Amino acid sequence: MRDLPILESHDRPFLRAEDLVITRNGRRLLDVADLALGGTGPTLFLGPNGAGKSLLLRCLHGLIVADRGRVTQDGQPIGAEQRRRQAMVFQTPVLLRRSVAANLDYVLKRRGLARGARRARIAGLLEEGGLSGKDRQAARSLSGGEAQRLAILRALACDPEILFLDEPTSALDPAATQDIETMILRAARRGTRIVMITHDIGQARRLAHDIVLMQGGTVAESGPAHDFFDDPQSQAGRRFLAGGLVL
Ligand SMILES: Nc1ncnc2c1ncn2[C@@H]1O[C@H](COP(=O)(O)OP(=O)(O)OP(=O)(O)O)[C@@H](O)[C@H]1O
Repeated sequence: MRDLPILESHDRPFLRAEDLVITRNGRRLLDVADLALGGTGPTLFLGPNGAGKSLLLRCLHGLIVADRGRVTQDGQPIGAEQRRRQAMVFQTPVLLRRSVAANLDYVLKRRGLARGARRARIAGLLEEGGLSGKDRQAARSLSGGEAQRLAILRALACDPEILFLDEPTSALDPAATQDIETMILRAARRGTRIVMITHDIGQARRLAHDIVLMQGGTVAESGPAHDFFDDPQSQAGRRFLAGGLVL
């Protein structure tokens, strides 16, 4: 994302996790001392299976409350007001058993938009997601790539300040992945903060402004993506980029 402003050290974090701990059955699943996300471009979470990426993302979105510690958005604890300003897209799109347009209409109606405004917004969203002409199709009959595009459109329909994405392209082919990446970059350029998990290092190179590398429930390394890819500071980072096993 070379056309986005570079993260400056004085950028105020929009999200912060402090002293975050989750323990289950005597096992510490998450242990994050202090992680501040403040970049203007996408932040990509990397790390092996079970590293705690999804748990941390869910804590940042307020879906899970940690046993200890706190998460703040713009300095405020994550509550209903903060969650209204966030949206999340999962690996498997969760769509209503309704038409494509009705899936979008549902969230716009909940936001209180009048019928005419909803119709115009839906047309704009469908065009943005390359789904014009599919408005009456049953959402659950869409292809995997189309369904994920609709899930992202539905998340963007609420104009979230932060969009969380948990491996949104892991089940998609390269062409469908490229479509999703284009949508993500467009949203980022419009100012939506993107916080996303991927296992695809190539994707992280294409999208990331900042990287968070997780290992064993902790943050092994975080910072600007170009620093991470050029000269990783942690042993986990060096091994990860060299294609070695990071457990
Ligand atoms: N509710 C739960 N109860 C017990 N253990 C859990 C629970 N949720 C997650 N875990 C464990 O926490 C660890 C971290 O899980 P998490 O899903 O965050 O990993 P991840 O980095 O997202 O992995 P992946 O890349 O495979 O999605 C795993 O060992 C998982 O089994």
